[in-house]
Amino acid sequence: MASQGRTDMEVGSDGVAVITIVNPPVNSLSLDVLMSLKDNYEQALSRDDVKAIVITGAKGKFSGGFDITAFGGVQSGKTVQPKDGYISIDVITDTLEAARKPSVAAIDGLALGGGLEVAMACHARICTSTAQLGLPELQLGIIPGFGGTQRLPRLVGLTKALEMILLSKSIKGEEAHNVGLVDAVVPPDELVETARRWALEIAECRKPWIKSLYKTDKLESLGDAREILKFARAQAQKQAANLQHPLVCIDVIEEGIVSGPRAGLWKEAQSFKILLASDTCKNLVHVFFAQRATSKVPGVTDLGLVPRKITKVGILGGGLMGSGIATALILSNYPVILKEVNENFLKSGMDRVKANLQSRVRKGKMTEDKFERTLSLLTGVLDYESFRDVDLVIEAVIENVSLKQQIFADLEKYCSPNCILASNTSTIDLNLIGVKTMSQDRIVGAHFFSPAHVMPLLEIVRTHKTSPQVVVDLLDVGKKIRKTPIVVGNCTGFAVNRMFFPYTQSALLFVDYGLDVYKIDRACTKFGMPMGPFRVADLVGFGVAVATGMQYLESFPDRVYKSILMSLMLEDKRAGEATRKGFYKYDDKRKASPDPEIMKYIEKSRNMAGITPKPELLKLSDNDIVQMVFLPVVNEACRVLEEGIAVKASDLDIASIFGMGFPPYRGGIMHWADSLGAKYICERLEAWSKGYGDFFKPCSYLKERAAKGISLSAQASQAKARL
Ligand SMILES: C[C@H](O)CC(=O)SCCNC(=O)CCNC(=O)[C@H](O)C(C)(C)COP(=O)(O)OP(=O)(O)OC[C@H]1O[C@@H](n2cnc3c(N)ncnc32)[C@H](O)[C@@H]1OP(=O)(O)O
Repeated sequence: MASQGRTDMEVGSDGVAVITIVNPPVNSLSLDVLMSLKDNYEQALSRDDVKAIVITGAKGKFSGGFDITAFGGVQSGKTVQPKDGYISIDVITDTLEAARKPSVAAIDGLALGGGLEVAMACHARICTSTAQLGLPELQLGIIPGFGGTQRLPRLVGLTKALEMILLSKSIKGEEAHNVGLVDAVVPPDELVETARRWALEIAECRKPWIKSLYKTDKLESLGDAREILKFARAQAQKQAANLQHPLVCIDVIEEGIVSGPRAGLWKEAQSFKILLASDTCKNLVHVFFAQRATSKVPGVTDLGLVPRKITKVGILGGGLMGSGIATALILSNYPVILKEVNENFLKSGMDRVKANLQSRVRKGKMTEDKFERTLSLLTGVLDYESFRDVDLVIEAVIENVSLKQQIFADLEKYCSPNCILASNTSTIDLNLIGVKTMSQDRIVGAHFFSPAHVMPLLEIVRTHKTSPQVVVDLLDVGKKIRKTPIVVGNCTGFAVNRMFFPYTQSALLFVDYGLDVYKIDRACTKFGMPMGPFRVADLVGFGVAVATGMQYLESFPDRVYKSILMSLMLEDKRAGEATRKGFYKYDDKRKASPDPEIMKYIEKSRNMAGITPKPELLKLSDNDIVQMVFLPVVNEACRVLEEGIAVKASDLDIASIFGMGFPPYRGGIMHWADSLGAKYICERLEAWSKGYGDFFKPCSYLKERAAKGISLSAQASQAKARL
């Protein structure tokens, strides 16, 4: 449902009309808001008692930009749209910017997308130091459409504007002032007053009356501009070769520089309209809402529970995962107690956290001072004494059931009865972990992805005994440490690893049948994956991959393809990137290159499996290969939904994007699958299962939806949550 919203106008005795954008929660610019803004403006222009105008947003937020909830209506043609360029040219340029009375934007909180574009059409901008200003439209598959491609380069210069637009990077008040985007930074309680005075001073010609669209002093010379744009095009293609809209954006900016800003505005309006209807935009908007929906869990977050305050966190194990989790927590100001079993391990763990932070200092993301303050939040211990007042414990020791059972029994003795007891296990049944305790209601999975301080996903695993309060508490911690949480049920591999497993499995199967390792990886990266399945296996290491395979074989024996290829390589101490040799060989700089030697292992694997390569596989297109690798992933995702492990399909879209690196512009695994259709997927899997075995057999969820013509993402009313 598109929001409505309005603007309110109040005219003060000083002759300043203050127009306030009101459209909670982020004062987005719906068509209603924009029309109301235009009406208020026209009133202010015609009233004799108004000398100048201030635009601001209600409740400390200027505006989060064009109303994204309205995109769907526009795309489906259900919402009638104004004529091309109406908002950008008629309203924002010819009504606001060209007005005969000056306007000043008073910006607190957000000024994003269309919000910043309205502000840039004002004749000056005042903001607070915490204001967040940016043009993040590219993240939604569109370009700025209210003049941002023209005004931002003219206010801050081409290089800075390209950085902000192409990387969707917003900036805070001080930086905005330094680069020339705003004219002054003031405390929040002086914001509107300063803007009023400023607007009057412009009216009285005591301050310059600047129309951003016609500024030229910040623009580089045409020659320099062309070089900068050429570089930007190359970068954009390197980052995401499948995406068109960044290149369109650069073309639009260039048009303004070469043919003048008005021509730029026209090209912007036309391109905006085309991009808004694109699949990329639809997919990225889907991802935007899917990401926000992950923290809405029926039966948990709709109970009115308030998250309890977590003041101190205990972490068990300072290995790669434990130290990464500790880093993530202290970075968000949580005091952390890190426990290890001996001085040596403890020192290594503490050093790892230190190194994680130091790397941020080296990259200029953290000052030395902040480094010291952050590190001071970490305390290393060897016993449980200081666990008595922690509110949350995250266990991150090796995957050993009896060790974990002992740890949880100990925790129950030492920690307060309200303390949340979380495990970072990636596979072990949580019920098993808590079997020696009476605390099953506060036992939960907090499954981070490595490196935990970098990867954005947090899988929150609840058993049927975990209390909703504990899930709400963990969702809150997840938000505070800036992770995207998905709440899932308890099973081997949970949601993300269960979906990830068939990715490598099908690739291994097709290699046994004759497909080339590197061809598979190339097809996957061309599709948009950061790495193909074999490069990922090298990164994870064959030891872990083979051990995980065993667990899956135990849990899902009916559908595991028993490849021995990695075990054969392991026998020769060829274990992936860590040993410099896996499916690829690695040089001193860890650069991967194909290694013809792997053929001997592949041939051995085929012989041992008694498989004769199928020549028809050699003729497959990249698209066929991608489907062969991903349709088994879709099949498993359907099982995960059918079993109630995931609550909704869009959660799996987010899990695939943040956990597996599935390209967001394809909307996530289930959204992409629906673009192919359940019937098509089912038929392909059926055909492969005849040729290559049960691994491909479509599950009942998929078969049923294919038969009934229901999309895979549609909410399953019959799905019984197994939680
Ligand atoms: C023509 C123009 O050039 C085109 C545009 O302007 S396109 C829009 C450009 N703007 C954006 O891309 C901003 C998108 N929004 C965001 O990045 C973030 O929501 C934010 C930084 C504004 C706020 O983040 P945060 O405080 O974490 O809150 P978040 O949960 O994301 O959002 C709060 C609510 O506002 C909604 N919302 C945020 N921005 C919105 C927007 N532009 N339109 C409609 N709803 C929006 C969210 O969907 C969410 O709704 P919910 O509570 O029902 O789930």
